[in-house]
Parts: sequence; structure tokens; C-alpha cells
Amino acid sequence: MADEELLKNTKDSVIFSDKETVETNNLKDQEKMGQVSVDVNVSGSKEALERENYESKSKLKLFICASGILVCYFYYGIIQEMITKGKYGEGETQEKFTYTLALVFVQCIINAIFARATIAVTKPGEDKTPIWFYISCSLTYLGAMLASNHSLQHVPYPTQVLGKSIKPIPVMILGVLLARKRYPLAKYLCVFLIVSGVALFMYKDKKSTAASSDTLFGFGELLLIISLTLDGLTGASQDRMRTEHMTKAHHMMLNMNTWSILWLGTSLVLTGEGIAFLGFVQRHPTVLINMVSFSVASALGQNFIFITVTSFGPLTCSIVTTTRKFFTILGSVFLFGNPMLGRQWVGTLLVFIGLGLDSIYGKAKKKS
Ligand SMILES: Nc1ncnc2c1ncn2[C@@H]1O[C@H](COP(=O)(O)OP(=O)(O)O)[C@@H](O)[C@H]1O
Repeated sequence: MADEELLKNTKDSVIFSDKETVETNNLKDQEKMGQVSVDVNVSGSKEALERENYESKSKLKLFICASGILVCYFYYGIIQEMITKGKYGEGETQEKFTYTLALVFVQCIINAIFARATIAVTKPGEDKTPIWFYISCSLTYLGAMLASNHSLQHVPYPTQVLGKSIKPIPVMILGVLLARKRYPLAKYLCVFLIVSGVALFMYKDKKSTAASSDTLFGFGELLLIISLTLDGLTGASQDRMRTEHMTKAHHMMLNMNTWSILWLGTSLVLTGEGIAFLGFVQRHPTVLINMVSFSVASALGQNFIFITVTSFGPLTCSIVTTTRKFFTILGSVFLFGNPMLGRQWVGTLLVFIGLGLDSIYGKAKKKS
């Protein structure tokens, strides 16, 4: 039901933004022709009221999506850790979970089922997005996920989180270059403030990351750069789907995951990981319970991600997912009463200033 409401709001916001542009243009035309009369006060205040109403609705929707992303991915992170770091078996026969492709495969299946069920219930209408958008977007989306997962075999976890914290930057740059997005100067400044704040907060000195490699730039870092570039390309495709084809959230979610199932299924067969994974499941069937609960968290989280992408754009989505990691760690610091370093206070301040300024000045310019 809540989802239905969100979807209805998505439609409303799309409809409203068109209406808003038309109304504003009409007013501008009248102004140019000197036809603005006493009436304007009345219709102007009605328009202002409508706009205020729309803006508060849209803020509430963003707040619900951001909270949904935070809660679902917090749980997702815990279960992911349980699956990948868990001990399977005893003594000599003990083994590790190394089936990343299979894990993402199960995740994509549940995501696709969830999206399909939501479409059946909410009936968002026909999808006119050309298929090649989904093909390329699923490849970059999968590539980004696999590259960042794989980087963990070469760099410690804090380095990976730190590296991925600059995700809004490639999403913004490639959005401008490939999807012809235009942002006010203030938006660039806000993104820079948020990203610097998160990076400053997450940064760990060499001393505290014992597992870090000696080289300043190795294969792990290269994988992180590849993952960030692919994130940027995914964002640019999503920006285009959103503005050129008005793609709906669950259509995008269903198609991107369905294509990913196809790529992953092929890889599982070709690499032999599929057979190895089935053997693992036979030996340790309880892993399936965690995998299903992990995938349900992923489907719910992605539901909010795709609503954010289609309603507010991939850049806003990447700001939400980046600050989510920051808020999760900030929450745990306060919860466990850990002391914060001076650098982390500065980082926190920068994030809040960036988010505050962004909510006031960071609106994207409307295309004429
Ligand atoms: N723009 C997007 N389109 C589709 N899925 C996304 C998008 N952004 C994030 N996701 C999904 O959310 C998951 C978590 O993203 P995020 O919190 O940004 O972490 P990271 O990208 O560092 O793994 C991704 O692995 C992906 O499945």
C-alpha cells in the first residue's frame, strides 16, 4: 500500500513538474507581453500554494526513500557480513563462502520478482524505454557491483568504503557529459562539500589499517576506479531513461535485474561457479535462509533506490546512498560512545553544511 502511494506520488511529481513548467512559461510570456494584470496576485498565490504543496510532498517522499534505503541497507550489510564471513562446517571440513556471482544472482532474482509483483499490483502503464538502455545499464550496474566486491580481495574494507564515498562525483560528471544534465554552480559546491566531508570522516590512517597494502596504487584501487566509472555510466543511462522515456521505477528495476540474471546465469555456467555453489548449498543448506533474507532486504532497498532514481535522479540517489554509509557509522559511533577525532568532527560539519545548502540551492536547472 505504501508503495502504491509512493508510486502515485511519483506520477504526481512527474505530472506536476510538466504542469509547473507550462504554468511558469505562460506567466513569463504574459509578462513579456505586458499582460500581467491584477489577476496575477490571485493565480500567483494559488500557484505558489500548489508549488509549496508539491515541494513539501516531494520532500516527504525523499525522506521516506532515504529512510527506507538506510534501514534496508543497514540490515543488508549485517546479513552480507554473516554470509561472507560466516564459518561453514567444523575442523578440517570447514570452508568459506566465496560465491559472489551466485549471491548477486539470487539477489537479482528476488529483486526481479519483487518488481514484477509491484507492477502487477500498481499497473504503472506501458514501458516505452528502448531495450538497449536496459542492456547497457544492467552491464554497467553489474560491473560496478562486481568490481567493488572484487576490490575487497586486494584492499581493506575501509579503503573500499572510502573510495566509493566519492561516487556522486563520477555520477555528476558523466551525467553532465553523457546525459547533458545541467546543474547550478551551487550544486557542484554542495556535492564537493558532502563528498569531502564523508571522505574526511571515513579516512583511516595507515596505522589503523594493518591489512593495507604497501603500494599507494595497486590492483584494488584500479578496480575501485573501474567501479566508480561504471557507477557514473549507470547514472548517465538512468538519467536519460528518466528524462527521455519517463521510465517508471519498477519497470527499470525489473528490466535491469532481468538482464543481470541473464548475464550472471551465463557466467555461473561458464565459470563453473554455479555447480560449485549448488554443492556448497547441499553441504550447508542453512546458508539459503540468510541468502533469502539478504535478498529480501536488497529488493526492498532497491525499491526505494529506483523510486529515488526515477523521481529525483541518480545524482540525488548517489548522495543518499553515500550519506547513508556516513550516518550508519556516525550512529554507531554515538551508540557505542566511541570518541570522534577532530578530523571526523570537521567531516561531519562539512556533510551537514553540504546537505543543508543542497536542500536550499541545489535544485537542477529545468531543461527549456
Ligand atoms: N543508481 C542505481 N541503480 C541501481 N541500483 C543501485 C543504484 N545505486 C545503488 N544501487 C544498488 O544499491 C547497492 C548499494 O549501493 P551503495 O550503497 O551506493 O553502495 P556501493 O555502490 O558502494 O556498493 C548497489 O550494490 C546496487 O545494487
